[in-house]
Amino acid sequence: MLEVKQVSKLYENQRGVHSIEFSMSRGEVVGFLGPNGAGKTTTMRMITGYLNPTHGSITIDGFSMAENAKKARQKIGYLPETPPLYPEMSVEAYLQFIADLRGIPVKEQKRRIGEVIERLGLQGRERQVIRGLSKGYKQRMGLAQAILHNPDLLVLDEPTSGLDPKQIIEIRQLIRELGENHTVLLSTHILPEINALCNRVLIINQGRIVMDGHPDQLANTMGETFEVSLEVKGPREAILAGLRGLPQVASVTPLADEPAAAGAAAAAHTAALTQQPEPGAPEPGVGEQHGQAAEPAAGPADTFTAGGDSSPTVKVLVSAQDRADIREAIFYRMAELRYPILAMKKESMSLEDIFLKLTTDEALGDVRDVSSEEVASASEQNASKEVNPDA
Ligand SMILES: Nc1ncnc2c1ncn2[C@@H]1O[C@H](COP(=O)(O)OP(=O)(O)OP(=O)(O)O)[C@@H](O)[C@H]1O
Repeated sequence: MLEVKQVSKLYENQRGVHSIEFSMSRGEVVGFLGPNGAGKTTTMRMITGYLNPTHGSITIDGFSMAENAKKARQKIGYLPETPPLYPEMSVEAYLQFIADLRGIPVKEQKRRIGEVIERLGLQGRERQVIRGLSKGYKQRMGLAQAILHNPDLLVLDEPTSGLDPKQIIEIRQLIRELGENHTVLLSTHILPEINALCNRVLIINQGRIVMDGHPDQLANTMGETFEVSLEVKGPREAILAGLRGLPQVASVTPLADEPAAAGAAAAAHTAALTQQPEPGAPEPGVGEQHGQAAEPAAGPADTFTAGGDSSPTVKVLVSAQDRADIREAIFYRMAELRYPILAMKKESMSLEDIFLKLTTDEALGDVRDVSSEEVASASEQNASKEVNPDA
């Protein structure tokens, strides 16, 4: 659907974006994420034909933006950060104007405008002047002009910026619905927006794409270890020893202190665990009826009854070697020892963590400096940089 190949934009003395390359398939909803000044708007303006790249090529559904701009632009709906509205026009008159501008055949215009008004919840406001609309409704108008000609690809630049929480929810819902039959590229600063709407995320920093993938995959790829947080009912030291004894466990770190009373029982139980069972003594858990509380084999371990209400709970963070998934092994070991697991959660890097890791200056160094040759080349190219796509 969209091919961005080796695209750079040099402004007079600095890079807007540098050799970015990515493609989007039909039906994808891609979040475009980056800190201020990273190059999101520059990229979106080039994709939509409002700005010429200094180098590289952009193709929309097989049509080159450089060579066949009219056809390429027909495939795109663009919502810039500030929607291009005429405040003195009514909702209907403005959409009529956009329909003419987009070359929608006259006999189809009424039907299409009606469909879009309904889709964006603008019914009853057809004759209202745009100036009098709330910010959320103005944003709906921005989306309406972007989808009126039924484009395949929607490019939305920070579509929820400046909206109140209720309006954000409404606009997100609209984008979610539009994503069902459009390909969408959406820039945002708001990380939860990516999780809420997107099946892929592109992270841009200092003009370069630094990450591309599914939000969950990113968390797995970026995480240096596989970690599980656990809450287990039972004696602290015994649980720690049980976990540490598992193959592939690199470390076990207690997360919170247990009540002091647990200490004695834990110490006693640890001692029991490290003792060999008496010859002929039953294996822990063997021969017990399902559902019964465990009866530890003998000796000091009697001081603890697993699953009893008086048992302490232990919270730990378990890290695995080689990012191995150790959840099943933990489950079976705790079951074997008859310490109930009250909670187990795989800890992964949040999108916030990934974003910070990828966009701090230390992560990348400054790549905005431009050589004098590049500046000369940029000045030449920039002579024709701003494009009026409607001309
Ligand atoms: N017309 C311009 N002339 C010179 N430099 C520009 C121009 N437009 C953008 N830049 C520079 O290009 C870089 C990328 O800007 P861009 O607006 O694309 O970033 P952004 O990711 O959209 O930022 P924000 O999230 O703040 O909107 C910035 O360093 C910016 O200062």
